[in-house]
Amino acid sequence: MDVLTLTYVNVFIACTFTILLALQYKAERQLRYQRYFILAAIFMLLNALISAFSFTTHAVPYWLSPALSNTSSVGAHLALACGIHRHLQLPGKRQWLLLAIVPLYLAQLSDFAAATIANRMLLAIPPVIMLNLWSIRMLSRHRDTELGPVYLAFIGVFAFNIIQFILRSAYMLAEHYQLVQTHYSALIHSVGYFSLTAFAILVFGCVIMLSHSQQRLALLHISERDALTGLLNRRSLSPRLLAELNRTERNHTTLSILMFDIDYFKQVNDTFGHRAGDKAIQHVVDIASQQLRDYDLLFRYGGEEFLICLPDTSEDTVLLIANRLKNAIEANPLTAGQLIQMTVSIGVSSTHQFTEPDTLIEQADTALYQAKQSGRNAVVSFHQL
Ligand SMILES: Nc1nc2c(ncn2[C@@H]2O[C@H](COP(=O)(O)OP(=O)(O)OP(=O)(O)O)[C@@H](O)[C@H]2O)c(=O)[nH]1
Repeated sequence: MDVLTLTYVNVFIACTFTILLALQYKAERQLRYQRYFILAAIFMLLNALISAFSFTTHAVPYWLSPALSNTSSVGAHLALACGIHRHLQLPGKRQWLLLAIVPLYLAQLSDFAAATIANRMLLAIPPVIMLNLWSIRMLSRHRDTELGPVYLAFIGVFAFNIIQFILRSAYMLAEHYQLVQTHYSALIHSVGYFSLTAFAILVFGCVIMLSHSQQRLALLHISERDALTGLLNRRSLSPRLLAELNRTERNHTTLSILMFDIDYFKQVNDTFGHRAGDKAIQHVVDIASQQLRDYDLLFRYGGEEFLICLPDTSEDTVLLIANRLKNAIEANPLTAGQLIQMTVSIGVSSTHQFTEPDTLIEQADTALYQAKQSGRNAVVSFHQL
C-alpha cells in the first residue's frame, strides 16, 4: 500500500473512532475519561488530515506541516495519558498538562526544528515515548484489579508504539548522520504510516474494550448487591457459598456460616418509622462488618436477616464470633435522633467436608429458629441441638 493510500486509511480510521467514541460518550456520560480519548482521536484525525493535505497539495506552509502535524501527534499521546490518569482517578490537575502542546508547537516552529527533520524528530519523539512510558507505569500499578486484562492490552499497545518509534528513529538518525550507507528512508516512512494505522486501531480498540468491561462490571455489581446496605444479595449466595465449600474440601479446613436476624424488628418500624428502620438495618450491618476478616462474606439474606460465610473457621471459633457479634449489637444502639436499642438472634452451622449450600443454610436457619424460640438475643449451634 502506498503512503497516500495509508494516509487516507488513517483519516478514515481516526474519523470513525472520533464519531464512535463521541456517540458512546453521549450514551454513557458518566464515563468522563472518554472525553480525553475523544480528544486523542481528534488529534489523530488532525494529524492524518494534514498528512493527506500535504501529499495532495504543493507548497503546504511549514506551520501546518510538519509543525502542526508533529504537535498533534504528540497531543494525541498526551490526551491518551490524561484519559488513563482520569480513568484511574489519580490525583492531580491533568487538564493543565494538555496546555503543554502550546510550547511543543512553538518549539516545532523554531529555527532549530526548521533546520532538519532530525531536529524535529528530537523534539517530538522523546515526549511521545515519555508519555507512553507514563501510561504504562500508571496501568501496571493497577494490573491486579478486575480490569487488569484490559490494562495489560493497553500496556502491550504502548510498548509496541515505543519499540517501533525507537527502531524507526534510530535508523533515520543513523542515516541522517551517515552512520549507515543504506537508503531505506522511503520504506521506513511507509512503515511509520502503517504503524500509525496499527496503533490507532489497537489503542482505540482498547479504549472501547475498557468502557465495555467497566459497564459489564458495574452491571454485575448491581445485580449482586443489595441497594440499601451494599451487601451481597441472596442471588449471589449460592455460587459464592459453593465456591467456598469446594475450597474447604480441597484445603481440608472447616467452613462455618452464621445466620442472624434482628429481634422484633417490626416494632422498630412501627415505633420509629420505616426510614429509621432502614437506618437501623444499616447500623447493624456496620457493626457486623467491623467484626469480620477481609475474606469473610456478609450477605443480606432477607429483610432483616443476614448470613455470614466464614471460611477456615472451626465450630468453636464461630460460636465465639457469634457471641461477640450479639454483644456488640446489644451494646451499640443507634443514636441518630432517637435511641434505637436492638438485639439479634443467631444460628450457626459448620462443615469440614463438601455439603450442599442449601443444606448448610437450612441447618443455620433451624438453629436461628431455636434461638428465637429460646427467647431471642441468643446464639444456637445446629450441632448442639
Ligand atoms: N425499614 C425496613 N424494614 C424492613 C426491611 N425489610 C424488612 N423489614 C421489616 O422487618 C420486619 C420483620 O418482621 P417479622 O418478620 O415479623 O419479624 P420481627 O418483628 O423482627 O420479629 P422476630 O424476627 O420474630 O424477632 C417487617 O416489619 C418488615 O417490614 C427494610 O429494608 N427496611
